Amino acid sequence: MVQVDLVRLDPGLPVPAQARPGDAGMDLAAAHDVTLAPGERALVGTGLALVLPEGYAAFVMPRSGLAVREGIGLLNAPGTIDAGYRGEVKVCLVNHDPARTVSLRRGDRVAQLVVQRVEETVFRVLEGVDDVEALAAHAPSARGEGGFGSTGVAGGGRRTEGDQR
Ligand SMILES: O=c1ccn([C@H]2C[C@H](O)[C@@H](COP(=O)(O)OP(=O)(O)OP(=O)(O)O)O2)c(=O)[nH]1
Ligand SMILES: [Mg+2]
Repeated sequence: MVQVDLVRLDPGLPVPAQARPGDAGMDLAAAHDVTLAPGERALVGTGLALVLPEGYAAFVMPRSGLAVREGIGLLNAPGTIDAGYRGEVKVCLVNHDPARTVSLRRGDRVAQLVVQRVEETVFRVLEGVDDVEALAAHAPSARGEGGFGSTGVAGGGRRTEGDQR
């Protein structure tokens, strides 16, 4: 359990809360009405500012119901809230529906916030390792350089020898 200090910039909006015990996401409400034509995006406030502890970040995630029912997502999903950010948490909503204009009201739950521990990372340049073949030899792995569909793109996974599909 981690405690996150929070300022309600707009006391008319609820403090984010889990919809059900154990949920990872805390729903975020829109601070104002917004109407999005097909393909349109808008930056919408949530009325919240946070003090995340060092070593944590928060991620603004889409809500699946809004995506399935209305075609509304987040353009930069997941949005990253840095521990040191003291501004208002905002969401960049986008209407992916090809035909329908969508109207959202102040107070609608438009996204969800997931707080996570993140490792502070330092990069160390590998001297004498100049290309990906050399890297694969330096740090062998089952995947190697395979990516971007190397295991197949459909049909439930990688084909093995003798597989007749
Ligand atoms: O969905 C989002 C994404 C970001 N932010 C805020 C918090 C975050 O700490 C800051 C910067 O976000 P990011 O690093 O994604 O944006 P950038 O384009 O790299 O801006 P910057 O140069 O300020 O880092 O903006 C939000 O409120 N909502
Ligand atoms: Mg940044």
